Amino acid sequence: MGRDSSIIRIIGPENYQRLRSLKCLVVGAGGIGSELLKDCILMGFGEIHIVDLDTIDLSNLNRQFLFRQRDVKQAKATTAVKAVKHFSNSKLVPHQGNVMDTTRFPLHWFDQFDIFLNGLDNLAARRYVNKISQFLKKPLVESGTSGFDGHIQPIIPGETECFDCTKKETPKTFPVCTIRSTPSQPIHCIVWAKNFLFNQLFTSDHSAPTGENDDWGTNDKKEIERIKQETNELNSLQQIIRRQDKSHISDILIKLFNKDIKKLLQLDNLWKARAKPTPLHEKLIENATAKKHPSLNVSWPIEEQVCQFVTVTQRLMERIVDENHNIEFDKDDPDTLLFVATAANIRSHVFGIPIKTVFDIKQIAGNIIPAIATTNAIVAGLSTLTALRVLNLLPYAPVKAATDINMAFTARASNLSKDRYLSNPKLARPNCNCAVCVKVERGVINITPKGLSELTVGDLVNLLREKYQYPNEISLLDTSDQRLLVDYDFEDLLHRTLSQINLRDGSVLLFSDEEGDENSMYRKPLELYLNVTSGCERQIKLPDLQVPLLKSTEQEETKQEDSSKADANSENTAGVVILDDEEESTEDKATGKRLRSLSEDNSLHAKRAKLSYSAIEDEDVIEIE
Ligand SMILES: Nc1ncnc2c1ncn2[C@@H]1O[C@H](COP(=O)(O)OP(=O)(O)OP(=O)(O)O)[C@@H](O)[C@H]1O
Ligand SMILES: [Zn+2]
Repeated sequence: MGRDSSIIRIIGPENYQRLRSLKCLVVGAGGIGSELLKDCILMGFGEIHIVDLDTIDLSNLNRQFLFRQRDVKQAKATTAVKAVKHFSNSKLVPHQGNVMDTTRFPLHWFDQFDIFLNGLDNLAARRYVNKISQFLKKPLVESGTSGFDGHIQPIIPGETECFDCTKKETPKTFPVCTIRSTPSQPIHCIVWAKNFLFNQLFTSDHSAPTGENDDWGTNDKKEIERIKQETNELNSLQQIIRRQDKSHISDILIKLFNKDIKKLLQLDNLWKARAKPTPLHEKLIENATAKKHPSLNVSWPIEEQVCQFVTVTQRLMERIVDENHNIEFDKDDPDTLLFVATAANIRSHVFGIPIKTVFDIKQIAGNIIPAIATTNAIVAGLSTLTALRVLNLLPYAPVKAATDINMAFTARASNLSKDRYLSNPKLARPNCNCAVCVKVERGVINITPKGLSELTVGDLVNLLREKYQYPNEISLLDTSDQRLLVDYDFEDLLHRTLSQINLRDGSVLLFSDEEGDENSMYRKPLELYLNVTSGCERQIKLPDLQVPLLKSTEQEETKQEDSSKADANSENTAGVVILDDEEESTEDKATGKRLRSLSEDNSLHAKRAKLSYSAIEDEDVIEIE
C-alpha cells in the first residue's frame, strides 16, 4: 500500500490531485518549521518552499530532529531539505534568507504560493508574513509554542481575525529608577545584577543596559544625579577586578550593598510610600565562609550568598587575562551565572525582596522557556491538518464560512478548559479596530523602473488623490523605512523623484486623509505596496479599489466598542506566543491624525510630536522615532 493511500482515503482522490498541484511556503526551519516540513511532505503538497535566515546551533539538536551534530553551522533551510528529500514526493525548494528581505522575496514571489505556514520565533517576522498574506489575500496558518503551551491560528484575509487583531504580550523593560533605586521584585534585582552590575564590572561596554528603558521613571533631579554618580563610581570597582586584587572584594560588597544603600536612604522622597532598604551588615561581609557545593535548587541564606559572591568574584578575576579582556554573561557559564545570582539575591535581601534559587535565576536571566519537541510536533501537526480545512480539502468537514474553521490552543495557553488538552474555538471575524486588516484598504502599485526614477512624490500624491478622491489634506508615510514623506506642513519632498527618496521594490506606503472636524468625512487610509515591474516605459498602475468615505465620529464610536472585544480576545492568546517588542499605541496630539489608530507597524503609529530629522541618508527626509 503506497504512502499516499491514507491521505487519499481521508481527503478523496480528487482533493488529493488538487493537493498535489498546490504550493506551500513554510517560514522558519527551527523547532516548528522542521516539523512542518516533514508534515507537508507526508501530506503530499506538490511543492514546498522553506525559508530560514539562520544556521544550525548545537543547542537546536535536542528538538530540531532533522539536524545532526555534523550540520552545526550549516544553513537550516538547505540542511532540512537535504535531510528529508529521500522520502519526499514533493518538489522541495530551500531558501536561506530573511523572509522580510524584499529584494530576495518581493511580493510577487509570495504570490506563487497557495498557503503560508509560519514556524517563526519573533513578532516582526510574524507580522510581516501576516501583512503579506493580507496584501495577497492568501491564507496563513500562524503557530507558536512556549514550553508546554502552543497554539495555531488560521488566518483567512478579509474573513477572519488576522495576527494583529489581538494585542500581543511584550517583553518587559523597567524604568531606570526601579532597577537602580527602588526594586520591589526579584526580577528588578536580577536585571540590575545582569544588565548593569555585571556589564559595569566585567565588560568595557557601558552603554545603557537593556532591561532598563530610556524612561527614568522619575523627575527627581537628586535621584537622577545619584544614579549617574553611582555609575561613575563603579569605575573604581572595575579597577579592583582588572587588577585582580582579591583582597579588596569586600570593598566591592561594602560599596554596592552598604554605602550605596546608605546614600539612597538619604533621598527621603523615595521612602515616603515604600519600605526602606537595610544596608548589608559589615559583619556579614567580614565573617563569611563558603560551603563547598551548596545545591543550586534551594534558596541559600544571606551568609551563603555573600560567601559565594566572594568566591565567584575571585574566580572571575582569575579569568581576566589582560586590561582589555571582557567576560560576557552567559547563563550556561556557571561563574557568570553565580555572580549574577548572588549579587541579585544580596540586593533582594537588602530591599526585603524574596531570595531566589540559582536555578530560578538562570531561567529568568537567560529568558529561558524550554522549547519542547513534543509541543512543536503537536502544533505543527495541527497546523498542517488545519491547512487542509483552510484549503477546503476535507470532504467530511466542508468549510461554508471561514469562521467555521477552528484555531487550537493547548490547555494552559487558552484558559478555556482545564479538562481538555486542546481547545478549538472557532475563528472570529476581523477586529474592526485592527490597524492591519480593517482600518486600511490595501493594494499594489505596479511601477516600472523608469516610473520610479521620473515620477515625483508630488505626481504620486496627485495621482492617488485623484484616483481615490481624497477630499482633504493628506499625508504620505513610507512605513517600511518608517518616515514621513508628505504632510500638510511638510512638503519639501514633493519635487523629488520616487527613487531619489529611496522608494523601491517592496516599499510600503501609507496614504491617509487628514481627520477634519467632528462629523466631517474622511477617506479610509490606503496602504500600498510598491511592486517594481519590468518594462522600459515610464508607467505606473494604481490598484482598482473602492476606498470608502467614513465619518470621523462614527469611527471613534466603533473604536470604543471594539476595544473591549480586542481586550477579551487578547486574554485568549495570553502566554502563548513568544514575542518581542511592540510599541504601545501613542496619542497623536500634534496633528490629531488617524495615525494613532494605525497602531501596527512599530513606529508607524508614530509619535508625530517626536519627529526627528534623519541624518543618515537624506537630510530632507523626516524619520519617525
Ligand atoms: N525573518 C526571518 N526570516 C527567516 N527565518 C526566520 C526569521 N525570523 C526567524 N526565523 C527562523 O525561525 C526559526 C524559529 O525557530 P525556533 O523558534 O525553533 O528558534 P531557534 O532559533 O531554532 O531556537 P532557539 O531560539 O530556541 O535557540 C529559526 O530557525 C529562525 O532562524
Ligand atoms: Zn487584523
